[in-house]
Amino acid sequence: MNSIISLNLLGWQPFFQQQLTLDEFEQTTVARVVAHHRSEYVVRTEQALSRMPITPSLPPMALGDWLLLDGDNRFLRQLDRKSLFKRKSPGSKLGEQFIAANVDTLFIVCSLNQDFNLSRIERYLALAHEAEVEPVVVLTKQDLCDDVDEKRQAIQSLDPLLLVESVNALDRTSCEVLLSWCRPGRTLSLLGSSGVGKSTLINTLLGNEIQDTGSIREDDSKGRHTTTSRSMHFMPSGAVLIDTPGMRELQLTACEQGVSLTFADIDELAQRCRFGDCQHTGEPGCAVQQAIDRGELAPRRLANYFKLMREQARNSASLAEQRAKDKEFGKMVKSVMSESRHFKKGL
Ligand SMILES: Nc1nc2c(ncn2[C@@H]2O[C@H](COP(=O)(O)OP(=O)(O)OP(=O)(O)O)[C@@H](O)[C@H]2O)c(=O)[nH]1
Ligand SMILES: [Zn+2]
Repeated sequence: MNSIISLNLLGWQPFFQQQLTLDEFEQTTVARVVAHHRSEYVVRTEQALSRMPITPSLPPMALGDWLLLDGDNRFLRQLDRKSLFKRKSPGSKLGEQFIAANVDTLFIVCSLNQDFNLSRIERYLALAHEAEVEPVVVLTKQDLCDDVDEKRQAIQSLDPLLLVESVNALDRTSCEVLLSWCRPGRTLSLLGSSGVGKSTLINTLLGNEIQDTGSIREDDSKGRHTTTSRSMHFMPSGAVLIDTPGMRELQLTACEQGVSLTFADIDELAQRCRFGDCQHTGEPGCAVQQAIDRGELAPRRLANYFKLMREQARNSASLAEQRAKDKEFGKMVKSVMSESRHFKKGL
């Protein structure tokens, strides 16, 4: 069963519209990837949902990507992305995996009780900055916390421009402070550790009008409906919400820029260190250490900066190694194939 939905409610924005030529505007159909399975994408146009088997001719796409289809619903091209979350492939493989594209706002969910942890929020901020997504820190369980203002203040001290809201995720009225990020045309996602209230918040934001844009329902031979995925939802306020296990478990991968942007204050101080290659670990004339001595920079923050930088460097090194290995392997296959061709010719 397919219902009609406007492109705006699918998350379409001028950023994508302006990538279309006049011909494309008249002759092609715009579609969004609303589910990504092992062997197929599910794409949604204004009119219908359809399956798109993954073939080598398709570029690697992510949930949330926009593409153009021809009159027969065949893939023509993918539009440039506004943002992209990726991660290291799980298991032994060290490649990258795309998680979600074209997210506008990331709700970094953190509860105001046991889970409250500034370093974890910094880690999530680095991910948001790397993906080029606007972060909003959403503090849940305010009803269980006596010092909401102090905790908010502590987060605000990370960055005076950071957007911070506190809610009781179980209470719809209290969650209304989040609605300004949930307007039509916007795409949201959530990140946060287990138990902080992500599912609760999603249920409250979706209200009773839960609709899955990612599910593809079909009548089987007996007239029953089957549903294959639930990763993208329409919110009653008009926004699109992406919620996948991959997003929830996102980790740092090669995100030097994201970490730098998150710790812009430290990067700025580092410009004033006496030595250009200062490691901020006790060198003379270190502006970073001086800021710590003056009480202007928390030692915890510097320690977390070092930790996240090391972690992302380790991950990006292994990605680079993997790419080099892939290249080597490609060369080896080529040379084996050409040897075998020579061999056949010689016979
Ligand atoms: N009092 C109160 N309880 C909350 C709030 N938000 C969530 N909870 C409760 O906290 C528990 C965990 O919430 P979930 O929504 O399941 O947490 P989650 O982040 O989705 O957890 P995972 O699914 O493990 O990632 C549930 O019992 C919720 O009812 C809140 O703002 N106030
Ligand atoms: Zn220094």
